[in-house]
Amino acid sequence: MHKAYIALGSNVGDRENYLQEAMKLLDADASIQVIQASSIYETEPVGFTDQGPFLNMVAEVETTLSPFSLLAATQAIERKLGRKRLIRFGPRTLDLDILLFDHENIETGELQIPHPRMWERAFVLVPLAEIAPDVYSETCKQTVAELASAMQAGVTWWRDWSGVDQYVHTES
Ligand SMILES: Nc1ncnc2c1ncn2[C@@H]1O[C@H](COP(=O)(O)OP(=O)(O)OP(=O)(O)O)[C@@H](O)[C@H]1O
Ligand SMILES: Nc1nc2c(c(=O)[nH]1)N=C(CO)CN2
Repeated sequence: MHKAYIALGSNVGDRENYLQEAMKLLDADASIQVIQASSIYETEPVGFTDQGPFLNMVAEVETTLSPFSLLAATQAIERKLGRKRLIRFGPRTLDLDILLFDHENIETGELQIPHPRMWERAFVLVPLAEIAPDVYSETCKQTVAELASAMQAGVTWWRDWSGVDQYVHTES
């Protein structure tokens, strides 16, 4: 069994519903189990700034899939939920990024893990710090909690993830 962290983002349409539906579809995949999810945060757009605010969250999953098969699964969910993206870093109904996969380092055109931009993104690190504060960045030589505490600007707690009881598998 592998452990992965997936970042979810949406800034078009019913943003919360896209996150909820994506979480449902992730958990509905027989090879993926949602273990934990962060709260949802409202975040100022980074990169291409002339677009609406995002909702972002991070989920921890367990999976029997390989990293590339997990990417195929997350891309299928993006397609199913009607993702359309015309501008790089621009508006999207749903974006799913694989942040970490066990302790793997992958550097291909199709897939890079750890996600190459995650350590500089408050919209990733703040939610990730809620569920994985002790994860250590070999790139930054700091934990996620340390990185996130220095990087709160533009990220506002929005609400708990309301699917928490339905989709998160607990030990009991
Ligand atoms: N860790 C990863 N998770 C998801 N996609 C990845 C990852 N590494 C590489 N990719 C590749 O990135 C490609 C483009 O991703 P996408 O369109 O989501 O970029 P973006 O959301 O505009 O930018 P960003 O990757 O900075 O969030 C995907 O087709 C995928 O093959
Ligand atoms: N706040 C915020 N900004 C972004 C986001 C995102 O999810 N949240 N995703 C991007 C994709 O590259 C670019 N900019």
